[in-house]
Amino acid sequence: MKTSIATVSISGSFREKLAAIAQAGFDGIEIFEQDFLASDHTPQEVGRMVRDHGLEITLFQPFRDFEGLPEPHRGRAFARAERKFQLMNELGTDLVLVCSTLHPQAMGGIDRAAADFRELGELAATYGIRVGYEALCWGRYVSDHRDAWEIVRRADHPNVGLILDSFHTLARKTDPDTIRSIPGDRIFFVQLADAPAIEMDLLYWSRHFRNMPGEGDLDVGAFTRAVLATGYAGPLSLEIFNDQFRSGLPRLVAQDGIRSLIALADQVRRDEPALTPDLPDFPAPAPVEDCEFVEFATSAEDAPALEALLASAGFEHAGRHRSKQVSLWRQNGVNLLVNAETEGFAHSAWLTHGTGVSEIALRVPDAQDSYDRAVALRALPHDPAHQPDELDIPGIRGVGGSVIRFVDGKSRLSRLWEVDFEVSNPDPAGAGLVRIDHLAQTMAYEEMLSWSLFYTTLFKADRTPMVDVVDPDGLVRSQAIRAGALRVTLNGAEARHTLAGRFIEETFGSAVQHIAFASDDIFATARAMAARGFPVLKIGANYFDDIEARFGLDPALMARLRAHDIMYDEDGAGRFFQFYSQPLAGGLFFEIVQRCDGYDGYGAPNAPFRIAAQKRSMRPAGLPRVKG
Ligand SMILES: O=C(O)c1ccc(O)c(O)c1
Ligand SMILES: [Mg+2]
Repeated sequence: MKTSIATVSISGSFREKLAAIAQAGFDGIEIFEQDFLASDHTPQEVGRMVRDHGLEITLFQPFRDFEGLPEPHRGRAFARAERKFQLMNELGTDLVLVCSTLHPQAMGGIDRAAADFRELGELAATYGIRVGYEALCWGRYVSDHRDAWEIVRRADHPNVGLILDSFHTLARKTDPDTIRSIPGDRIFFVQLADAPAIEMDLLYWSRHFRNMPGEGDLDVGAFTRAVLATGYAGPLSLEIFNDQFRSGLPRLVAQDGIRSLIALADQVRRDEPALTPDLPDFPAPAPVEDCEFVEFATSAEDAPALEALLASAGFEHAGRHRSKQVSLWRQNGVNLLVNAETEGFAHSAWLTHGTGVSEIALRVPDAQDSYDRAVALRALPHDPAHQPDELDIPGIRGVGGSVIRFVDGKSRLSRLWEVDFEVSNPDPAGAGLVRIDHLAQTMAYEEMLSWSLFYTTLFKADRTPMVDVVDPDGLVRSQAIRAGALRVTLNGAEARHTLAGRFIEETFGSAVQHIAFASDDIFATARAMAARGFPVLKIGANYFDDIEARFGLDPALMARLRAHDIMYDEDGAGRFFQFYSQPLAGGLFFEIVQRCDGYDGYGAPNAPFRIAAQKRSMRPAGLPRVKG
């Protein structure tokens, strides 16, 4: 599989773009003419820079407003094309993209356009150039790949072929299977882009909101299967016009690009086994079976505050790591580790971010398989030294440099608690917390697509539509991802003063901001935790008056909700209960939830009131609120 990416997809100077694209491992680049014009290198220098990075120029684009013109415009278009063919010879590339015309003087007619392309093919041949025709989905006469193909077919010239772009086909809801009948050798180039499902003007949508395959809502998989079914064996090239990517970190965007292409090709071969994109074999995505443990990095000074919170939530000290300063806190099936080592990864994590979640261990069907898939998708391995008699638990880097470990029930890793730990109190009674319901990871808004792509490509996972959460000081966007038993919410802060934004500043980066534990009887759990001194977050009276009216809840239930500061929600399926702790000094907090009858959300309607309550609880009493 030859991979390519358009220079428009990435921010930075031409040199920075090239470095990022080469480092991510692409084979080639599409040079967007604007990027060339903006650089002050000669065409020969640009060609040499590209080749010095081990890349090839797969395409030069776009050439606009060519076909269907009356004279004198027609003659000028040919003269303009000839200049570009000469430039392409100097750059060292042989394929140009001509996009369907928007010229005010252009005339329609398939045969007129075909005749223009046949003549252009003749001219191109004298320069050793091939011309590819792409239907822009907002084109004046040609906006559908089927019409572009008919023009190419009638032009009937070996130097004229078709260029397909998933955005233009899928944005107009054209059935991608119509591509299957096009001969693969007449398709000169294929561009891929996804986009979120938002109703808007096609041109505006295309130029600002495209994203990597798998990051949006278009069926880029079905499109790619149809393309490969034709026998097309040329580059799969990302052409992503996206405002955020234009200002993002070049390396991150390039890396997400390669991850999305690898995941896409993998999905294609699994969905249609007759198709064999040239891609090394690696394991299929698997669901997560359970969260085996969550580890907090802390220090000897900070550990008591964290352990006091754990104890108040019903966790009991249950054992110790055999060689490290790591204690196990447990109730029912939930394992939390408190790491107070003074060197190594956890210590660095604590130094950088303060007390917080540094590792998450996920139980999967096969730990080695999950690790191999993650690495094939360019996740960073995490492989610190370990004692010879300790387990070597495969790990990768996740959000904010934290670590995700993989364990399973079939290998030696299933004996984690015997081999690496001395468990003295194996089954503490606890306060009724029975599993981790979800982990909430907070990050800058610009990172959300990256991490969503990370989870949805590594695991067998679904995501729910993004929701807006109103913080008194700005908006926070929230995206839930579910991979089997693992639920993660990604919260993207758009503004610094939001609770999420402040958390990122205080912890110096993205991290788990809260852990939600599940109870099967939240009122009993709330009582048990209150008896242990759990610092519950107080919710305002106005909130309870509102839900009483909104849901028509009976007075007895309302009294219990009010007594324990438990918030309430319903969806089409069931009912949901949730309460919170006050935040620790660094901003980390706990949530306790109970899902009834298949409620599938996270209580998003309650989030603004919970956030307001948290902000009140963090403000010293009696002082006016000062921003900044
Ligand atoms: O937005 C555009 O004009 C434009 C240009 C070239 C392309 O390949 C494309 O898909 C869109
Ligand atoms: Mg395109």
